Amino acid sequence: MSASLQAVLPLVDISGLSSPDPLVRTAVGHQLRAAGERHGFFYLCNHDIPTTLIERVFADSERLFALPEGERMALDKALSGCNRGYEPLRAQTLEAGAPPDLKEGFYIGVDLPADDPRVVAGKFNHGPNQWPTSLPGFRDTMDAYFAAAYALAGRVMRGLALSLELPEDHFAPFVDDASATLRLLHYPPQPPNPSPGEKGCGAHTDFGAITLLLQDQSGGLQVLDADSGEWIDAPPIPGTFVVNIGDLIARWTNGRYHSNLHRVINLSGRERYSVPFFFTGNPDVVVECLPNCLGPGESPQYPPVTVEQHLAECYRRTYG
Ligand SMILES: O=C(O)CCC(=O)C(=O)O
Ligand SMILES: [Fe+2]
Repeated sequence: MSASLQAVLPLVDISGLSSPDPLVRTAVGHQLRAAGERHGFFYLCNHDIPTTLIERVFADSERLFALPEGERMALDKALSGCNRGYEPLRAQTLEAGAPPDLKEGFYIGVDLPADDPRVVAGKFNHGPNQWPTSLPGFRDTMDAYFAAAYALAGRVMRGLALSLELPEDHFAPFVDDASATLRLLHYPPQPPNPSPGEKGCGAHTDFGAITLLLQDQSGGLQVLDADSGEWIDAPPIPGTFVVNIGDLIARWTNGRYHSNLHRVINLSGRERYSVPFFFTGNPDVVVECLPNCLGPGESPQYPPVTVEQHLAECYRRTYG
C-alpha cells in the first residue's frame, strides 16, 4: 500500500478494546471517531479471526461460483422469500441510473426455521438459509465464519459507543438478536468495452450499521473522498478487514459519521472475490438521532425509523 493511502484510510488495532485499561479502550474509541468523521472507512487489524478460516471462506466461495449454472439457479434467492441464496449477475443496481452491477452473489443470514415466530410473522429477511448440497463443508465454513464475524461486529459496536462518549454497552439492544448478512461476491473482469458507467458494484452506501469486508488480492474497491471529489483506492492489506460505517450509524449520529459512497471496478483482468459481512442489527430497534449528536440549533436530518423499515426500503430501491 502506498504511504499516502495509509495516511488517508486509518488502521485501527481492535485488540485495544479488550484491554482491562479503560484508557486504552477509550483511545481506540478516539481512533474510531476520527475514522467515522472523515471517510467512514478504516482498516481493522488484530481481530482474532483465524487466517485459516478466512482462507476456507474464499476457497468455498470460489467452489460455489464454479458450480454449473443450473445448480446455482436452484439456490436462486428469488425462491427463498427472505433473500437467502444465489443472486445472478446483474441482478442488483446499487447506483441509481447506472447499468446493473457486474457481480454475482450468495446471501447467508441468521438461519431461522420456518416455524420461528418471526418467520411466521413475515418479518423482512427472516427465515432459513439455502445451502448447496454438492459442496461438502461449505455450510460448516460459512456457519463458523458467520459466528466469528458476528462477534467481531459486536466488538466494533462497543468501540463505536465509546467513540461517541456513550457507555460501552449502549448499542446492546441493537446487538442482541441482531440480523446480519454474509455476502459472497464474485466479480468477472471488467469487460474491455463496458457499457457507459458499468461497474462491478455501482457507487453506493451500505444499509446497515457497519460492514466488515474481506477482499482477495485483485483490488478494485474505491472510496469517495468527499472533500476532493476523487475516488481513492482501498486495496487489500493482508490480515485486515476494511470496515465501513453504514447508513444506520449516519442516522444515529446525524451525519457526523459518514456512510460513505464506495464502488468496485475490477480492472485486475481476473476474477475478483470479496466477502462483505453486513451487521444490520436488531430489526425492531428504532434508529433516531442520538441526543449527544445534536449541536445547539441543529435539527435531526433523518426521521426515526426501525431497522426493519429502513432495510426493506433499501432492498426495494436497489432490487426494484
Ligand atoms: O466487493 C467489495 O469490495 C465491496 C462490496 C460492497 O461494497 C457491498 O457489497 O456493499
Ligand atoms: Fe458496499
